[in-house]
Amino acid sequence: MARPLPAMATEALPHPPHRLPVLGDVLSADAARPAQRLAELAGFLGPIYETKIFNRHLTVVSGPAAYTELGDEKRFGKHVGFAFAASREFLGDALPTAYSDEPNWARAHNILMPAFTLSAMRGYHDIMLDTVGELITHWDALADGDTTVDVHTDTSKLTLEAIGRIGFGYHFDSFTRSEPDPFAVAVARMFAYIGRAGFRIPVHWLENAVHGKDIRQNARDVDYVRHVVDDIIRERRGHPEGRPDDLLALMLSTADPESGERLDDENVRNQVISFLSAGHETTSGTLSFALHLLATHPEIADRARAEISSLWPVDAAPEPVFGDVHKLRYVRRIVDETLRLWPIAPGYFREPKQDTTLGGHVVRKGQALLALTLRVQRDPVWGPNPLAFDPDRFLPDRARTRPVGIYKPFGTGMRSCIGRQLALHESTLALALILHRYELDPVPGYQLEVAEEFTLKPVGLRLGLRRR
Ligand code: HEM
Repeated sequence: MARPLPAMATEALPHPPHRLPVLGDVLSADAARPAQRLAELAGFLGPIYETKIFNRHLTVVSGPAAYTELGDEKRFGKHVGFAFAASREFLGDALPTAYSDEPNWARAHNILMPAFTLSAMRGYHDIMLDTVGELITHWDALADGDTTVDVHTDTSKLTLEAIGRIGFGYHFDSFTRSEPDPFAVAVARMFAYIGRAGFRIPVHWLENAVHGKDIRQNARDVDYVRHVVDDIIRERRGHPEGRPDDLLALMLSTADPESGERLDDENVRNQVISFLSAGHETTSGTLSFALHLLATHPEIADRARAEISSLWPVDAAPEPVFGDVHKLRYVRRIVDETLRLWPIAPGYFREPKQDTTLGGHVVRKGQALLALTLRVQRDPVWGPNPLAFDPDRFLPDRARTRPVGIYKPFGTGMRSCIGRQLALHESTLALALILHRYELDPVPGYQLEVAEEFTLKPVGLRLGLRRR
């Protein structure tokens, strides 16, 4: 269960105009693009402001100094609220939704950390190559004609395949099935439901009356997803010999080196489901935004191709080895810069461990604070033209001139993203192989529109592809 709502600050902070009794700031909110709206509001409400919807208060931190302060792990920690608290109903104390003091958080973190180090990526490299190969086979059939490809649908298939295989040896066969795997459909719908959790009505009967259909569909999805994953776990337990080397095998066979405790089957199931979400839409969003930015900045795409050709000649089929990915320095800067402009997780929640101050304002123990990455990573502190796509911002010499602590697309501290290396390896490899194979043609007149369902994603993004 989620813990009760935290105490509120006593000090008045700026808040959006037109606040209503009971409903709060609904007139200023945007349920379809909540983080983008909060970032716009920061433009005139300043670096720290407060917003509330019904009885849920949120302090929004969008100035670089206060955002950096939130990274102080002695005074602030992760806040499990809003969609994270709502997700506990389905995910319990899995890594993303656990309270930091729950025993299963440290247990799972200690067991899983070795599977997410930079060197552990060596073990997943071939799976990633296979899945990118499947995407390219699919795109080859659509290239060089009048057809365009549906970028985000296909990058989502790619990353779902990768995390399904790396996580628990499951093939969704996304690129070969005519209809999507019902498990993939249920997982996607379930996480879209969780993404809307921040806007649930806190009065039970009213929420049921308004969103009843959605709630019942979600209950069916949760049952189905759990059932599939439980079957996979049972099957593995029944046949421990010949186990593949994936995250599920690690969770079933390893004890926490610190406590000696193991994860129980319910927790393992919840971890598997949360990896499917955390490891899928995040990386696919990164790839989709990167492809949009590259298609609209052909000079940057060409510079990346020059780097890629030095490893894999244009006229031969590439055979990328693990070590190649670290040589793709410019492609990696493209990934970093994409995550700066479009941090797929547009913010993360923090809370004071004790009453303290933040940017000179009093904040109370447990109070919900949103570190608004989307706004901070576009602040003038990034230098001239902070909205321009300029991968060379991440050249070491230029990075050294900026304050530390203002670039956190993977969150902060001990609750930051465990899958960071996996996401970076997969994104760099996939982008390099795509740029090696195709010229990218934007659809004339396309204007980027960004939707939010927990994470950011481009709407209606299509590209024409020409084989090189
Ligand atoms: C570009 C891709 C990704 C981005 C931008 C991203 C971003 C984040 C952020 C901001 C957090 C912190 C959330 C918080 O503080 O509440 C987080 C946590 C987490 N991420 Fe990622 N993530 C990405 C990819 C992945 C992948 C590929 C996986 C797994 C395979 C993954 C698994 C997790 C998990 C399990 C947590 C919770 C860690 C904990 O609390 O101990 N993420 N991620």
